Amino acid sequence: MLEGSGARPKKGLGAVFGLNSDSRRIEPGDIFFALPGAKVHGNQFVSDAVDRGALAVVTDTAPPGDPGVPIIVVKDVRAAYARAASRVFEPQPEIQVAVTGTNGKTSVASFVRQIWEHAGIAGASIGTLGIETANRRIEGALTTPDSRTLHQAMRALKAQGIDHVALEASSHGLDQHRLDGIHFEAVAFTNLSRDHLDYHADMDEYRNAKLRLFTDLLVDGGAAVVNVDDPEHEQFMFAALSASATLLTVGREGAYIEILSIEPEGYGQRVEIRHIGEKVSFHLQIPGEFQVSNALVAAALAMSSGVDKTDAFAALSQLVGARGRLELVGEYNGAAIFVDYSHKPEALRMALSTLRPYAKNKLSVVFGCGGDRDKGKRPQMGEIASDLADVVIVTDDNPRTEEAASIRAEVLAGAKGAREIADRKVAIRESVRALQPGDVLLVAGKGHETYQIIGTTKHHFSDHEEVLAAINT
Ligand SMILES: CC(=O)N[C@H]1[C@@H](OP(=O)(O)OP(=O)(O)OC[C@H]2O[C@@H](n3ccc(=O)[nH]c3=O)[C@H](O)[C@@H]2O)O[C@H](CO)[C@@H](O)[C@@H]1O[C@H](C)C(=O)N[C@@H](C)C(=O)N[C@H](CCC(=O)O)C(=O)O
Ligand SMILES: Nc1ncnc2c1ncn2[C@@H]1O[C@H](COP(=O)(O)OP(=O)(O)OP(=O)(O)O)[C@@H](O)[C@H]1O
Ligand SMILES: N[C@H](CCC[C@H](N)C(=O)O)C(=O)O
Ligand SMILES: [Mg+2]
Repeated sequence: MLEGSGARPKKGLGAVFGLNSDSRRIEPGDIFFALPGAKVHGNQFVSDAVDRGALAVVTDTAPPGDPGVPIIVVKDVRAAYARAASRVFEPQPEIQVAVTGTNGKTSVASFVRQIWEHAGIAGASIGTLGIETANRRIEGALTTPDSRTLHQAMRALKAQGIDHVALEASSHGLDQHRLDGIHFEAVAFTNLSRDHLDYHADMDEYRNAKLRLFTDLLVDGGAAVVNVDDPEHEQFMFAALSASATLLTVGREGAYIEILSIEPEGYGQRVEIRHIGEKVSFHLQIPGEFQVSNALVAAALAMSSGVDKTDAFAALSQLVGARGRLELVGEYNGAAIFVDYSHKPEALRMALSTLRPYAKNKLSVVFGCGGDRDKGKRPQMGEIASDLADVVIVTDDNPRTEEAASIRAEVLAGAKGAREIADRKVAIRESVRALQPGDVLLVAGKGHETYQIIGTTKHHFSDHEEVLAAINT
């Protein structure tokens, strides 16, 4: 019996109903998958799972003792869990595409969904912003949801008539096999730079996790889109070729989509490209050359999923930026204020260099670094901010269980001449009030987030709301 397709059996009746990797969520009739976690091994919770009605346990090492239910030992229990979830929650949307890379995943996934919508296809994007459809967004906890949550959500999308889904594949998600069991129609790579080195041992491991999307998860004969302007593109290209994928290169050096020119037009830009020999020109109403790259990667993914090229390119001039991705939130005293999700060194560099030409006067930045995350990026981001902005204010961004003052000190160690304002609300208000005509202010790091995590408590906090409050009160 499949989960949700009828009444659950009472404990001990023997019919398998569903699955879960969290013993606390086991319901009678489920199979418990005991996963090797970052903190503990799920084997520790076998008796809890059985008490709650688990009919069997799947694990990678037999737990001690006899739990009184069958134990199935497999080599890779995370992969088994993901594959089982993809079957239990059938039917699934017919076409799935995915994007990986350090920066740009959320933007690309959102753009693919928007291109589908313009082409008359009902689609969804799943990632950092949660699950987005044409008229709804449901927030989620992870960029790449755990396999059960993901497949359950995709079955619900299918039930709403959605057969096209664009997913963000994070390095954690790929490393933890959350997407195994999916055979993507098309996959894409945006770029690779420092991130998550608190989780991955080094850049090689981080890259290898991302490469899994190309080597292990693409359907036979699927398409692999590669941004060849990124210095790290080669390994992704080789991975695509070794998987016998149709390789679609995009960028100034792209063969499938070649960027010929990008000219600023207000906060947007005029873009000229060549798509397999044919020139196309369009206006992108979003700032940042990097967004041209994201938009074209998205167009290649959309075309690989069946969108006609004329529809795909026509959609580009209608694209709107994903929330909190270099978003113009307001103006004060003749100065422009942007909110951006740059919480990694290269993203901050990109955001500041993109905004520099718009600053006729000074460029200011307010940012901090997250607690319980990669410490190595803190002085690097400090240095980038000092190098590229005229005014730097270092503040808090989700200190979590770390001492907020020590995080700021580590950022300040790289940020020559920066000012420290611990309270992010005050930092934003003072930065806005100090703006002069022709200035540009970047509030970086939180993007769409609506919280400040202090300790383990989430307090409501939104950069958008604070910027607007500073402008209007
Ligand atoms: C480090 C990490 O990625 N951890 C993820 C991982 O948890 P884990 O399996 O290591 O958990 P664990 O606490 O060691 O527990 C092991 C197992 O015992 C089970 N358990 C535990 C307690 C209990 O009473 N009973 C029980 O059965 C747990 O359910 C788990 O299966 O698997 C869980 C289920 O999929 C995730 O929720 C969890 O994400 C944590 C919360 C997290 O913060 N992850 C972040 C770092 C993350 O994944 N981020 C990426 C990238 C973000 C981006 O760049 O945009 C993302 O995709 O979001
Ligand atoms: N193609 C790109 N190249 C460089 N920087 C980018 C690119 N796309 C986005 N960025 C920067 O990275 C930030 C995050 O963008 P986005 O949310 O689209 O990426 P992401 O890969 O989903 O990130 P995350 O893993 O944090 O969710 C943006 O706010 C912007 O500063
Ligand atoms: N998914 C990322 C988001 C970080 C956003 C930033 N605001 C921070 O808290 O460091 C993470 O959890 O590492
Ligand atoms: Mg994202």
